[in-house]
Amino acid sequence: MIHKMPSLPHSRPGRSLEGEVRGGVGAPRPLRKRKAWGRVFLQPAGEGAGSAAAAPTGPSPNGHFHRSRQCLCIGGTLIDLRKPDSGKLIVEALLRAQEAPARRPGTNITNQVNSRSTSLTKSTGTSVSKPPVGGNKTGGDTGKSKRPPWDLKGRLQDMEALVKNSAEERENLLQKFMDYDLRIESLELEKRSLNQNLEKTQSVSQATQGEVDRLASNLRNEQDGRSADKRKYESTIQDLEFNKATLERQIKTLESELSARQDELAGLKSTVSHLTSAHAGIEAQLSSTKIMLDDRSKRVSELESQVAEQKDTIEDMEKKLREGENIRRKLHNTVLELKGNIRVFCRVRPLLGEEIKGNGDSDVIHHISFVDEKTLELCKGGDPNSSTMSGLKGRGGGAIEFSYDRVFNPTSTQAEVFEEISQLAQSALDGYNVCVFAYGQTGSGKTFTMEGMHGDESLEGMIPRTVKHIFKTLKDLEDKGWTYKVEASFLEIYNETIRDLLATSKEAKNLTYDVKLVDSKKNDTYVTNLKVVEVENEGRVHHLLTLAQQQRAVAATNMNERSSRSHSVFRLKLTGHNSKTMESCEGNLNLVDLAGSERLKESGSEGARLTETQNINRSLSNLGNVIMALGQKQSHIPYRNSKLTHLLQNSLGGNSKTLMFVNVSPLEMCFGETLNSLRFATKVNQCHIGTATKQIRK
Ligand SMILES: Nc1ncnc2c1ncn2[C@@H]1O[C@H](COP(=O)(O)OP(=O)(O)OP(=O)(O)O)[C@@H](O)[C@H]1O
Repeated sequence: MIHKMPSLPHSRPGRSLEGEVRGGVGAPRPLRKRKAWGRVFLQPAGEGAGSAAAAPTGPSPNGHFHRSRQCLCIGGTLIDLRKPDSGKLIVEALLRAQEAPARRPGTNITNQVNSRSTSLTKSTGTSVSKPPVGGNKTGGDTGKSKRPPWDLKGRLQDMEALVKNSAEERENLLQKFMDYDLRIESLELEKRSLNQNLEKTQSVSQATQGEVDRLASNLRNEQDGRSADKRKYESTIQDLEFNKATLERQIKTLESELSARQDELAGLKSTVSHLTSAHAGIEAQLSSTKIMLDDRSKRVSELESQVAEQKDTIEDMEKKLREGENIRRKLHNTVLELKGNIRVFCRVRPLLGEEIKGNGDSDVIHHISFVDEKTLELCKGGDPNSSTMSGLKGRGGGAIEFSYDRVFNPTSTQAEVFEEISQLAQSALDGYNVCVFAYGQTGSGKTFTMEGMHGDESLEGMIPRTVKHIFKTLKDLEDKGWTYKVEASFLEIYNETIRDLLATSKEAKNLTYDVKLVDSKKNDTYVTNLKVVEVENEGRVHHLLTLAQQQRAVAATNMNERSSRSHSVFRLKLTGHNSKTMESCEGNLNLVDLAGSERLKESGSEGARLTETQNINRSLSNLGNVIMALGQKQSHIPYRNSKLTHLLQNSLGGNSKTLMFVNVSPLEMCFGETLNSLRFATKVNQCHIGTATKQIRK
């Protein structure tokens, strides 16, 4: 904020006496007013009052008039105007004063006085050529010739006229000085007021200056702040510009995106229009579908009622099916009963490799003839008419005829054999105890029949096929409400000692296995410490069979390079429950591969092998004894005479279904053993060991 300084009043032109006086003296000094004897002297400030009192006679360079207007001071000479020679004195004083400016630069006043004095001097006739201002017309020399020196009177008159003019002029001057005086006074007053104003103004100025300084410092601070702000704003502006550039780029991107979106929108709009038309079509379709749906709903309700009816029918059918199943089981059992609870299948294996070569490169078996599905003939030397076998029934007396439930020739496949025994697997699922065992001399094909060849499905034996059949049947039985628990165990009896084929040697260490009766009133047996594994699928069973096969004791004999010298018993315990009928059943399926049945003489065994053979023969003959005792309905059945019969106690009796395979070697050299085996099988086949009963669990 800028304070305007109070301006000093301008002096009016022609009235600036101070300026005029100062201009005369050179140095700017304030004038001051002094009063002496009632007169006013104008003299420079700083000169003493005493000198001022003596001013009328002093060497003052300025002209002064006494207030009484009786004296005139010109160039420091005081002239008494009342004197008669005052005129002359004035002229002289004026002439002197005229020279004064040369010595001392005169003021305007002096100049004026001088000019007046000059004019007075000139008018007095010394060198004045012009008449005095306001001069007496009568006494003036205007147009008059110069008076001669002798014309004193005339000259006096002129002088008097001059004096008179001078007096008038003096009056005028006095008047002027008075005016100047007044003006000086007023100027003094004005000066004082101006000084006061100046002081005030100076104080105001100082205050203002302080304020200005403060404002200046504020301004500087403000400017600093502003410059900091400016820098900040500049960086902000730079940031904003950068942002602006970024945004512009984004805007461009968005614009391109927008145009793409617009294109897309246009596409979508056309799609929408297509869809709208499609929607209209669909709506039309929908309405027709609704109509159709109503029809269908009616149809559905009709069908639902039909379904309900059919449900009842199905329930009836299921009931009938269950009844039918029961009837089937009964009939199946009846059929098996009619077939005999102990049945015998005879199987003759084919000649193999070297055997064919030894047979004159022929696979024809000369000493065995297959009469029909149930009969075969055995004749020594291949001549059925020879009668070396006295006492035996045969064609022409030389051939011996053996009839069994089924005879399989060397071309019979494993599948054909299994087809005949699959019903027994079904019986085990129905809750019967089933025992299938293979009897025959070493190398006659017992193991092949029971286990078959691993890795070739077509050569799989009865055990894997039975397992497969059982698990397949279990699935079918699930629909009829049956669920089964299948538990497997596998053991061998070697030299009348039981060995667990599913337990590792580490697991079986220090364990003893013995056959025990579950219940003294029943024939159910179990083996102490035997590992019983629950199996969920046939894969698991196959794994167990492989394990058992690895563990099975195999020893070489003269008769078979891979002869098995132990009985193996694979047992599946099948426990079933029907959630619909709440029936339960429990069956055992025993698949037994017996040790070779060769006679001691034939086997050529000695030492340990001899003991093995003796044990085998003892247990096999005991098996025959048990079967005979059962067939003869003896009160005592010698089950306990061997581990094998003791173990199979519940599967070799009236409560069970038994199938014996008699495996026959095709080699003629084995004729005697073949005959023995066939005779043993015939004995077994002639036994009627009673009616099998279903084991129903409560
Ligand atoms: N039906 C058959 N078809 C093809 N080969 C067979 C048949 N039966 C047995 N064999 C073969 O004959 C040989 C002897 O059979 P296998 O080992 O089954 O006799 P085994 O009676 O079990 O003897 P062991 O009492 O010593 O165990 C085997 O090589 C076997 O593969």
